[in-house]
Amino acid sequence: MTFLQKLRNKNPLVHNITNTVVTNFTANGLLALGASPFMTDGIEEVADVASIADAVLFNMGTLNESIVNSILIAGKSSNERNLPIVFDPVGAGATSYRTVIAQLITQEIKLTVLRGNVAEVAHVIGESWSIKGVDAGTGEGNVIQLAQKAAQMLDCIVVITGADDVITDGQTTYIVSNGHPIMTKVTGCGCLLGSVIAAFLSVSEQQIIESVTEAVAFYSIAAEIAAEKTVAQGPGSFQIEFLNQLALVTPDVVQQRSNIQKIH
Ligand SMILES: Nc1ncnc2c1ncn2[C@@H]1O[C@H](COP(=O)(O)OP(=O)(O)O)[C@@H](O)[C@H]1O
Ligand SMILES: Cc1ncsc1CCOP(=O)(O)O
Repeated sequence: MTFLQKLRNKNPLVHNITNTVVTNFTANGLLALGASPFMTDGIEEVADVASIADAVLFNMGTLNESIVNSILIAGKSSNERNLPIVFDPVGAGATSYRTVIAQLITQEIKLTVLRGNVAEVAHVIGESWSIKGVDAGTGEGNVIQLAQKAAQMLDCIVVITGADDVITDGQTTYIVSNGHPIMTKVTGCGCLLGSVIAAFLSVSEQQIIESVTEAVAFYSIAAEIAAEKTVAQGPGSFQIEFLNQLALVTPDVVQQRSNIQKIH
């Protein structure tokens, strides 16, 4: 059975502390996929949510002191319960506050996966890369080496997204070359991926990098098909069709369309 089948059988509860831009899109994306979203950041309850969640997503897209405290409290509680945790350091490097907080979170919480664009991941580990708000700018470095270095430093899986997605534990590395450029025209396509990865991790059964790679391939293939079905329309139609495809794409379609390269 694929991780996608296991996920849809389980209907995992994914706790999301995410940003105000993408909360609705993320909840709808998780529902379409076959997971159960729980979007809450209240400092009064986030520690308790860990006792009912199957996986966790922390995203610092709209950052303030209250969100930081909620992430730290939920992270501690989730670590105590050995829940899989995905962290998305949105905009790390755009301001010094974001960089400092992203680094604090990676120090205080044991992550399963760090997911970001190349600039965000670079700034989390103290490297430089041009960044424009929440988007990566053009850079010169080797993205695969950067991902491997980050995975070794943080002792977690690192996913760097872009035209090609790099997934690595610091030793084994996969490159997923599915997806479509129109994904950059819909806000939240990176953020939702973090939550989708969290849902897949809830059924990973120790095959962590394999489940993350399948999550990334599945997600990019759903986007590819949505782009084909809405060709010559625009980002609005694509966004709706992408949600449809997150529900409709089957394990067979993932197997047929996956463009995955494994490197050591
Ligand atoms: N040029 C591209 N071609 C295909 N897929 C892309 C392209 N750029 C981004 N994506 C996809 O869009 C999603 C979000 O990635 P990205 O834009 O890097 O994240 P963020 O929104 O955090 O900056 C990922 O699934 C990634 O694979
Ligand atoms: C536009 C924006 N501003 C703060 S968070 C956010 C959402 C970013 O989402 P994504 O990086 O997934 O497109």
